[in-house]
Amino acid sequence: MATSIYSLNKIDETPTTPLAVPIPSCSRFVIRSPQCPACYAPPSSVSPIQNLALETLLAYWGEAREKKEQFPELKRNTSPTNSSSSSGFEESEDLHNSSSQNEDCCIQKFNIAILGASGVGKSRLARTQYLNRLFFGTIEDNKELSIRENDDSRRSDPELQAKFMIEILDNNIIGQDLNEVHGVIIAYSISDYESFLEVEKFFKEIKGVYQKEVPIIVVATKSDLESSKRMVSTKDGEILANRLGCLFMEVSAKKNKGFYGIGAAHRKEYD
Ligand SMILES: Nc1nc2c(ncn2[C@@H]2O[C@H](COP(=O)(O)OP(=O)(O)OP(=O)(O)O)[C@@H](O)[C@H]2O)c(=O)[nH]1
Repeated sequence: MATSIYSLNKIDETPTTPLAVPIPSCSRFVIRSPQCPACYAPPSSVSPIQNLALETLLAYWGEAREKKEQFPELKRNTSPTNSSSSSGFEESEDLHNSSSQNEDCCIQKFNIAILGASGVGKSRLARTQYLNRLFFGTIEDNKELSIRENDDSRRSDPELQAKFMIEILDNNIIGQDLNEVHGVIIAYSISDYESFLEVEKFFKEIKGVYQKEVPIIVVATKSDLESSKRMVSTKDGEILANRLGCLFMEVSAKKNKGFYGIGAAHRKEYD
């Protein structure tokens, strides 16, 4: 399994207790806010640029936080590692700590796991996020986002004014590490039917085995491929995601394109 280095700092971790599902290596990629040590750009105060799964996860997270502010008891009921809120989101102690530690600059820690069969483009997807100024957006990005219309995910814009410190776990890590994850992307390739069949397996591992409640997005990758190579239709992807209660997106990391699909069941938690 390939592991890409697309961040500024890489922390290799050896878990102290065995994972429920043993994974050979466990690498974590970290972008350290508040300043890019390479280009000295400030951290982004907006979500990532459009069309990528991470933006949707951040928007969801923003909505969940908003709910918790309206209902403070949800905050009190949140325990560090294994309780879940009624909104389907879970806050870890890490998140609280990072929030308070970074109160001055409003940086929230947000851990994202990208799961999926080998070769579906997980690393490419994550790397694209980085290269697309996900972590270090500009004022121009902000303007661009604010004029977008008819995009449901933008409803929580004000919540996204908080800055995020993002960690992307790109190693199919399921188990102990999932407790630290605030959002999951399950990816499959439109040109690989086997990878499509594996989506449900990953979903069940997350939901069933670990009883973990996190926002999950099903992402179909490589949408730029010509139609003769497509083995999974957009409709099938949408149907699966809807059945699992997840948002659905079809994206091309190569072309940085995509669209938001349906995800009605998942959204009901907030409406
Ligand atoms: N056409 C096209 N190819 C892609 C896209 N994303 C990834 N690929 C290609 O798919 C192959 C696998 O991409 P990776 O990002 O290494 O896939 P992975 O899921 O991380 O693979 P593992 O590390 O084995 O788990 C590479 O050859 C990529 O160039 C895309 O959006 N479009």
